[in-house]
Amino acid sequence: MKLKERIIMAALGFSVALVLISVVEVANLQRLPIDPQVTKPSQIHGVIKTSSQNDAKDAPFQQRNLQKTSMQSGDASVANDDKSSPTGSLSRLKPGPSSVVPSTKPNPYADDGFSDIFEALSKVITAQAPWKNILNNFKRDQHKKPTSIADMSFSQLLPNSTLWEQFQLGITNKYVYPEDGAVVNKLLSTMNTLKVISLEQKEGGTQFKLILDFEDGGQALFKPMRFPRGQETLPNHFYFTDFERHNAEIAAFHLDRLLGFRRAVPVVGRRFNITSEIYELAEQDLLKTFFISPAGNVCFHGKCSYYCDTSHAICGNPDMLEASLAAFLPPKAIAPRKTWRHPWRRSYHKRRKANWETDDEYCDIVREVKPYDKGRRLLDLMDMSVFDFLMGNMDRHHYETIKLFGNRTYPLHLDHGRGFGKANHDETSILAPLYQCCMIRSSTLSSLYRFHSGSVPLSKLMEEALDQDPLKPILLKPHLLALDRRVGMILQVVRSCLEGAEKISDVIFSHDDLYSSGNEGIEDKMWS
Ligand SMILES: Nc1ncnc2c1ncn2[C@@H]1O[C@H](COP(=O)(O)OP(=O)(O)OP(=O)(O)O)[C@@H](O)[C@H]1O
Ligand SMILES: [Mn+2]
Repeated sequence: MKLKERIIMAALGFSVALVLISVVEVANLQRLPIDPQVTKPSQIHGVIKTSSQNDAKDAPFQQRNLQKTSMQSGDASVANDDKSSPTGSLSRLKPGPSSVVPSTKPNPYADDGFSDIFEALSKVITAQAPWKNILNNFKRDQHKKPTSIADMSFSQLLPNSTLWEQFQLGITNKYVYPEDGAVVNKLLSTMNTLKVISLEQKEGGTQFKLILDFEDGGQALFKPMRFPRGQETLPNHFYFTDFERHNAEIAAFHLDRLLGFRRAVPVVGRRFNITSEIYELAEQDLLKTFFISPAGNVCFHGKCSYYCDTSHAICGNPDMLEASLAAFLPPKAIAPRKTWRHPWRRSYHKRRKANWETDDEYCDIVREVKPYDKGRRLLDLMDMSVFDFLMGNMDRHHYETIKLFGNRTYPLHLDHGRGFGKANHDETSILAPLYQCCMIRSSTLSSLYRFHSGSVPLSKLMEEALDQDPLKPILLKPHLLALDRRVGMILQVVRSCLEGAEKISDVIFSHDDLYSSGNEGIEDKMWS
């Protein structure tokens, strides 16, 4: 080939290559998410940039696109994108273009009436009623009026007792607060409005928390907002590295109440002025961590073992910050607590699995150990598994009980900051206690059946309950709808248990004392 021809061929080849590159670029551009609902902003503090879970392979293209949005302008707080608006902190919570909660997964059990569950429930309740009466008479002491902390300690409830004393001394061996809710409702509004007079960072734990002292002597556990509501758990984050969400703490309290458990402490949302309500009261260690971000927002990071540094700061808008406030349990001097290792604890290691994940017969081991051998505790763990599955909480490593009430009392439902992280993912392994033991209280099953087949679905009941919170909306629609879908999934698990069981009464218990493994349980130091 002559030199001239060679040059022409080379030029032609180069043009073809150019055309090909352009075609690929255009194709890639078309793959960019145009639906704002599936567009994911970068990780809140810019450490890890993520794409929508479904579009992981498109990550570099999405990032390039997202870098041009206002969310990427170097703000320390992604949430502070509408400072000019007087309702900024509210409007930024609405699902907008920055929302990362994608469209909702359909409910596969929407048309299933679960009439078999209804029949099984009716049979059990009818058949077990006489037993229930006999047991009640036999164990009269246990079934009389619940025993409260006031009954057990030397602290008396008086007509002039404060609201906090009424709440704390009114905690019983059956529930944290009574059904009528008068004290709890007052407590919620008090925590939202009372002046905070001092604060300190809570020692221990992985993430930043404050203990607040109110002017009336009450105390609350403060967890700050870290995300806008639409921000989901990062796909590459484990349950143990996930940030905590203040709205999950609020939502969990209401969910526990709607399930009829009343084992969670009252939690309410509140908007704080960081400058006048936190900075002004901060002691030296905390004070040192305050700064103004490049966007002009007031930030701080405190000290803790995860995410307490400048790049993971908690920032205001410009100094307004949302937080969840949990009413304090009685001081340990009055009501010491016992910490239990959860038998279905996860491994908290990125490669290791827990025993229950590889052993389908794991429940048999648990049943041999006190206090899971008989009575309420194993049934309580079934309730907890239902509760955690509904909100997607995988972070149940330990639980606590109030020592005054002995070992045959309920586990407190504490620490739900890692719930409500993924609206369209149902983490069925959270139901392992339920599908491995195949037992559930009739009262819990009745609630679930009512949520599914009654006139008002759980999503609606939750929405109404959460509308009472000053930081509403607490949960976005996909998280509410996920509750209905998950209720159906739990009912399906119970159905499978019933199909595999000899007797309905091996699965559904109308009375805690009807459960006994048949063995005298052994003490196991590992689990207590
Ligand atoms: N309402 C409360 N009143 C008193 N103490 C509480 C309350 N809620 C939680 N605590 C105590 O504070 C500890 C830490 O709280 P929590 O578990 O919510 O925070 P955390 O940062 O998630 O901790 P961890 O990382 O250890 O799980 C709990 O183990 C509990 O003993
Ligand atoms: Mn925790």
